[in-house]
Amino acid sequence: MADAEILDDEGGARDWLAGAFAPTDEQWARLERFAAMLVIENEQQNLIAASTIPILWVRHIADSAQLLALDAGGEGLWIDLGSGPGLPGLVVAILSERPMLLVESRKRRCDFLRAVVAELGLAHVEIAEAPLERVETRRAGTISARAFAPLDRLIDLSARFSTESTRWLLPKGRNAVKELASLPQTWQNLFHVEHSRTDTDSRILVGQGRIVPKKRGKA
Ligand SMILES: C[S@@+](CC[C@H](N)C(=O)[O-])C[C@H]1O[C@@H](n2cnc3c(N)ncnc32)[C@H](O)[C@@H]1O
Repeated sequence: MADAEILDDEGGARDWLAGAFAPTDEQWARLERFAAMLVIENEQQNLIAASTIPILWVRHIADSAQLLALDAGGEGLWIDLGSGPGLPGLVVAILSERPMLLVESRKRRCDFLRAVVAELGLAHVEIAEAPLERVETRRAGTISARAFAPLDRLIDLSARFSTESTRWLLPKGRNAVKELASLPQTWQNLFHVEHSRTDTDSRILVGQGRIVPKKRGKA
């Protein structure tokens, strides 16, 4: 995706979504409702930076949906780590039928996730209200995580959910390449770097494969 056009306005984001996913009327309505609920709830708890509300479709909706576009042919359970208000997990769940597990440790954020899931009727979404460290191990078809944790910690915490066919979709902003270079070589080898469609300088680490967690309790 090296030459992907950068989405820099709300109309462009919607046009890209239309071209990439051809959402049904129901999916558009769900995206609109989710966006509205996000803005309303942001008055009660800090879910997204206020400065991003005028560019919500670029910064959050398209930014999340681009991960689904990078997962063509993906199947099985999608696990979104540190989902917060459902970014990217709920956007993906609106645009696809993939079973989705949102992992989020904060109760208030989970209350919001449950409210959106109920209102939009997203029966294929589960919410794990717990620290990831306490979530039972399941086989992930895809693992996503946006602004969740430093890369080595993120991978170490989530490795037990991975199999040979697990896809990793990790938006990592401007330090993506540097963070990737700091990983053990065997982990690095599973990944390549894609350009973000929503920020010129941001990158997404895209990988496939099983990662063996680091051993614990040894010096
Ligand atoms: C910076 S926010 C990002 C939220 C969302 N992914 C986004 O991009 O807007 C990180 C989220 O991860 C959650 N979180 C942090 N550590 C966690 C853990 N160990 N297990 C589950 N959730 C965690 C936080 O509660 C928070 O909602």
